[in-house]
Amino acid sequence: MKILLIGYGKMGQTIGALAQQRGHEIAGIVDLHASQASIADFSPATADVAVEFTHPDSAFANVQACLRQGLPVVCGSTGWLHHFEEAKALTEEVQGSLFYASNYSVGVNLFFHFNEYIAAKMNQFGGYDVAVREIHHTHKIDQPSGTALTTAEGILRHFPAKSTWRNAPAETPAELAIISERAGEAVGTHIVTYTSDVDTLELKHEAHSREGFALGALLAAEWLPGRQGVFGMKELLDL
Ligand SMILES: NC(=O)C1=CN([C@@H]2O[C@H](COP(=O)(O)OP(=O)(O)OC[C@H]3O[C@@H](n4cnc5c(N)ncnc54)[C@H](OP(=O)(O)O)[C@@H]3O)[C@@H](O)[C@H]2O)C=CC1
Ligand SMILES: O=C(O)C1=N[C@H](C(=O)O)C[C@H](O)C1
Repeated sequence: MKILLIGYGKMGQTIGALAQQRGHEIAGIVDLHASQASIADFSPATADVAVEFTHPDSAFANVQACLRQGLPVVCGSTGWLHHFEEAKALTEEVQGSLFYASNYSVGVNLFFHFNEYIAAKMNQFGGYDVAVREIHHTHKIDQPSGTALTTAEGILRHFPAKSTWRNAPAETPAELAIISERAGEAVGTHIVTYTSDVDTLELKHEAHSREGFALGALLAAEWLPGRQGVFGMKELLDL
């Protein structure tokens, strides 16, 4: 496949290297500094799919540009989901293809699955409070992480004692605390902790490198062309 890389930072470079190992061709690179190319230079004649990992402030415009160029787009940028309904509407309007995941790692998507199961069970048995913690490198721009938000949404869906989240220690029992820590080059750790008077139960995912994110994004890029609509890892992994 011919893959257009949008964003050639930590993720774009990891995805580019893995794509070539998997036999794909890099159709081009669009990046603020690493390239002069623009998304408008590409079309389905020159790229089969675009993979976008840039910045919270630029992701939506890049997704829009890909959809308008007729390019299926796999987006991994976080921190832009306030525009997601608009992105869905545009996908529908142009009969395009959009894949989004706050985290492409297969392990994290299993974590999301178990997180929802545990939340439902904890709600059934009662007696526990719950909090989310995420740890990332100090270059990370958005807070809380996209993965922590997906995790929190999964808990809120199944654990009605929590009705909202707060990116700080909870101020009321109804708030789900998301504690964000920034430390060195930490790739990405997410922990859900349930505490009762008698015990503690934790669900934890710790990424050891960016390879897992890159592999998941490429699995999505290989899967998306030929499918119309908005998709995520639940569809890809059948979770
Ligand atoms: N969904 C997932 O599985 C994962 C998501 N992410 C998310 O992906 C995003 C990128 O992460 P990461 O690669 O670590 O970040 P980096 O900062 O290392 O790379 C981002 C790159 O995008 C470039 N860029 C910024 N704005 C634009 C634009 N408008 N058009 C083209 N390129 C642009 C930056 O250029 P410059 O440096 O010159 O500004 C930089 O080269 C973040 O939102 C992060 O949260 C990260 C890992 C996994
Ligand atoms: O910025 C990162 O690095 C990461 N961002 C994603 C997020 O916000 O959840 C995924 C991963 O944790 C790494």
